[in-house]
Amino acid sequence: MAGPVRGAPVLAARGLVREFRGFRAVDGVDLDVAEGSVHALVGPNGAGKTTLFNLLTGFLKPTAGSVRLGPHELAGRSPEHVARLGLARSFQITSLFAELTPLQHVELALAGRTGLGWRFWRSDKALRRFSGRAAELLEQVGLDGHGTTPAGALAYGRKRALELALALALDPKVLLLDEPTAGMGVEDVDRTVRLIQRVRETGDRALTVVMVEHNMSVVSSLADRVTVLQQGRVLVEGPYAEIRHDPRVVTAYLGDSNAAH
Ligand SMILES: Nc1ncnc2c1ncn2[C@@H]1O[C@H](COP(=O)(O)OP(=O)(O)OP(=O)(O)O)[C@@H](O)[C@H]1O
Repeated sequence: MAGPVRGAPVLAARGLVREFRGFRAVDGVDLDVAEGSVHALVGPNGAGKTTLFNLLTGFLKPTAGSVRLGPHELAGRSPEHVARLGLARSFQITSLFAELTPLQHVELALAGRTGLGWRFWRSDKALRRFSGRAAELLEQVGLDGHGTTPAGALAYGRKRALELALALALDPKVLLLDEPTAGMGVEDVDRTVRLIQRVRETGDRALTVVMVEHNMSVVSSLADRVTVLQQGRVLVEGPYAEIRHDPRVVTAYLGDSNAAH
């Protein structure tokens, strides 16, 4: 295998298959994500990145194969169950409430983790118990100073930062980012790269990150390892510096406009 692997795999897929009416969007994928690493999933349009991502997070059930997070089998479990076991995703759905502030959002996310249900925490007083940790998380994503602005009034990049804080509130072992810089201008892209770097390094242990990302400069800045998919299969896997010049990768991307980003 090319390049150093930083730690034991924390997330491992074996023989993952997902068919849509007989068409194999993911076709026998093995994936090892080392603990504490940033692992990027890349590939031309239609390669199966989103489908694989959805299989890892429980949003899709595999036709065959397994996904393990430490000792836990994830395949077939609901997204909520997968999140509780320590795998959280962010950036996929804008699920913010326009009238609620970032502080309230994060307090609710922290309260939701207690398993006591949302109703229990409906009063402001009950939620205040989480305000210290919520403020810390907002600081971690660079939203200190915006804690009491209604989320609807936040700029796009800040909304994404808030979504990241909501995922971090779950205290995940592995954070999955679905195209974290999609739709962003250069400045927001740079800010998001710095944010992900910072978020990774701030906890008491290095967070493991898996991301689908089209922007190759983002991949080169962040990823320790890269898995290149093509037609539902792993084409190449290794550090960015190695895979970028691999002739199979260059051929796979020829004609794909995303490669130019
Ligand atoms: N729900 C579905 N029903 C039928 N076919 C699907 C479905 N979801 C994905 N596919 C097909 O599976 C293949 C892989 O799609 P997927 O979205 O996973 O690729 P991708 O690598 O994420 O592409 P992109 O970079 O364009 O987002 C494509 O051919 C797509 O048309």
